[in-house]
Amino acid sequence: MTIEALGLEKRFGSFAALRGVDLKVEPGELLALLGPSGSGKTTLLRSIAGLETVDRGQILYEGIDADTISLRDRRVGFVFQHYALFRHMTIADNIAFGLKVRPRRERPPRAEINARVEQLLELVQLGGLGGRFPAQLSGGQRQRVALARALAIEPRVLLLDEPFGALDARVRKELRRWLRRLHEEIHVTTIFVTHDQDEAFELADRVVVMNDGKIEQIGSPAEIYDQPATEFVYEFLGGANRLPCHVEGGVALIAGTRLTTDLPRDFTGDAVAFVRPHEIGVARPNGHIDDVAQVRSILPIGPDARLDLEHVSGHIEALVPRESLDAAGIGVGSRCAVRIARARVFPTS
Ligand SMILES: Nc1ncnc2c1ncn2[C@@H]1O[C@H](COP(=O)(O)OP(=O)(O)OP(=O)(O)O)[C@@H](O)[C@H]1O
Repeated sequence: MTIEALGLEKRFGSFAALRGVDLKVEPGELLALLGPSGSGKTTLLRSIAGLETVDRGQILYEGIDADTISLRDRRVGFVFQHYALFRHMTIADNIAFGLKVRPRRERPPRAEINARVEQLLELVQLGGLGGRFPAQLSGGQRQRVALARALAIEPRVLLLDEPFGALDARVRKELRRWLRRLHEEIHVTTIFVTHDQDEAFELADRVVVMNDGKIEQIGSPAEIYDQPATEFVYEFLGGANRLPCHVEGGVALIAGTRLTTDLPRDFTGDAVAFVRPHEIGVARPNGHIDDVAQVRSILPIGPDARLDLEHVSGHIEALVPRESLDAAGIGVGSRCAVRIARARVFPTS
């Protein structure tokens, strides 16, 4: 199902939680909403589910105004961080719940419900455990039950709010891969909230990066990583050097390297350059002073080495092949020339 959000705005008192959000989710897509705490991810998800009313804007399900569709007819499957299973019910009854509470004329016959529950237990790899109670399962298993329960109603859209947030790192990782495989099997349009970029990048077809109630960038994981659209996205992804620089006619001088930027050719002014450690090389100094840095420390990481460099423009972290250090005779305390291969430059506002 296609879902569209058009110009969504939502305030809680004087606080603006959504400040003009436009988004189109394609049928069968797995979309991650990624952003720091408080950026509006949950509010957006809840608004799409119809659990929150927006102050302005519109949500369309398959082109139809969602306000005109009852909550039940929206057929939204929702999974929260805390599994919220019914503790006094067996796993099978938990999964069947959404079907059993349907009005009599819409309720499938008992045998059909049982068959569907068995099918779902197999799907979430918990075959044979239907008779257990939630307390007899691990956290990861309970979250899979929550997902099976959400899938029981044959949702048109699945909304997941940090579904693995309460689990330890190893289980999270396993469930992430499992969810990706499950999605490939059932292909239901899915929106997934997370503040963990590894989770978003590994799972999603497209990632929506949110900040302060707005969307900063929408793209495939590779697009977001390779071409962060804003300073915020770069900072949020982490790991990049942030170097002040000066741009003259669209060309930046970054730690002694001249690089053509994406800025307009007539742009001149101060800017900030984001450079990832592996986009930096080092060489023997060759008489220039602009590019010279001192090596503070060297940390071997497999065939590479992480260098801490002290340059006049600031502290720089580089990741270079160890053999290039040996070849240039560079060690701790020595001086070297910094070479910037690639950078993304934003004007200082
Ligand atoms: N019912 C509410 N009443 C008042 N403020 C709220 C309410 N719900 C959310 N907010 C505020 O709106 C902002 C956005 O919240 P939201 O839960 O959407 O963020 P989030 O990106 O999902 O964050 P987190 O990762 O911490 O869940 C937050 O500052 C939050 O305090």
